[in-house]
Amino acid sequence: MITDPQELDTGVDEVIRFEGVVKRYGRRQAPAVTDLTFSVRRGELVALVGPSGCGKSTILRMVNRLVEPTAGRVVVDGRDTGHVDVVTLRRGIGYVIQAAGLMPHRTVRHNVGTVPRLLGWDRDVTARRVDELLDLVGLDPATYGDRYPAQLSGGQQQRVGVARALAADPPVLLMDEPFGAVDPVVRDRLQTEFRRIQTDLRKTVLFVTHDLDEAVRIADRVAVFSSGGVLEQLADPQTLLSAPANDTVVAFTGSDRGLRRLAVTPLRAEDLDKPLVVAPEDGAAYAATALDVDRGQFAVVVSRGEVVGWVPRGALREAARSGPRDARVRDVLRPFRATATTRQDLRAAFSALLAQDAPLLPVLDDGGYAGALTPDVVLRALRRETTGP
Ligand SMILES: Nc1ncnc2c1ncn2[C@@H]1O[C@H](COP(=O)(O)OP(=O)(O)OP(=O)(O)O)[C@@H](O)[C@H]1O
Repeated sequence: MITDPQELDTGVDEVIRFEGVVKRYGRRQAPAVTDLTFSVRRGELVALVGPSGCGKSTILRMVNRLVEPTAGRVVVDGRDTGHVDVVTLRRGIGYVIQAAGLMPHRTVRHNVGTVPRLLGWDRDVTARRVDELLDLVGLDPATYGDRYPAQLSGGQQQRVGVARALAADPPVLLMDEPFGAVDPVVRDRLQTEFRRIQTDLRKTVLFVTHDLDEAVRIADRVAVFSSGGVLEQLADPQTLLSAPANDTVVAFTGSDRGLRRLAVTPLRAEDLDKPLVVAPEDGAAYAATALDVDRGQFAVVVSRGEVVGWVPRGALREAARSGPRDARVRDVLRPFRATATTRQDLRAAFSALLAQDAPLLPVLDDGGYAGALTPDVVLRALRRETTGP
């Protein structure tokens, strides 16, 4: 076994590199992976997607040598993995699988501390690290630390699986459908939590999923494969959804990829509508005239810097015509039930708009009113992302 592998000249930014990798499980079988070349940069999360059986897990497992390539090589941190001692290699690579793979007769704490113990860490250091990780994945160590896997929900088991993979602080994480076995609500929560963790830790991650929405939500880049492990496109989520490379990717991303793009398009202050702003104490007649001049259909009502609601032009006109002489904006004011912020993606903001009974939604930027979200804004933002800045 070669323990002093030759260093390969890779860019510092490439942590995992596949070079002309082929995998055949049997001589007669068609290749599971065909001449694959691509790399994952430091701190990057690349999601592998594609139809069932297209070779995603095989590709992942060649990184930690659970599967050996038939030809080509996989380079991790500048070293040809074929020349690295398997135990040493796996120490630097966390591995999370769908069923969480926990030891059933060991407590949560024991499961999470497995790798640090194998590495000979001090008991106290390991104990502290384990509790810190349980906190990180949102499990209270006092409540869950001494439970057995069977005493946890599926989502909680998967969190323990993630904590265990992170325990020895490996620079590389391999995740094979890590959130696959839970219901959509828990899955959504796990994705959000994992994204938060990844923003802080910046691990180099290869992430297998059959769920394209999950991929575009959490990945920096998405690799789409077709049968035989053929790489069809490797691109950031925006590009993948707005400029699919070929018909295979078009078919895989689906006719509703325009809708999927909502989730990966940020809401920006410059895209927002700026309807007329009035105050609650303004006269209804004045506001109606101002809206006529502005050619707007509605005005946003702001009081002392805070958005308090909106008024449609028709209601102002009506109040000015048939209401009391001193009718004010506040007499026809309609409150908003929700607000959005510029940190949200278009999908979250648009769904808040759809959930309330108003044609616009106020958007806040660092706490202050930044403008209004309307269906037009959504279209504008999507077009901007397609045509570039
Ligand atoms: N140990 C094995 N022996 C023989 N063939 C295998 C083995 N493991 C996988 N295969 C075959 O290799 C191909 C790729 O399998 P792989 O599990 O990598 O695909 P996948 O994209 O991860 O699939 P899924 O999304 O269904 O999990 C499949 O045709 C599969 O049947």
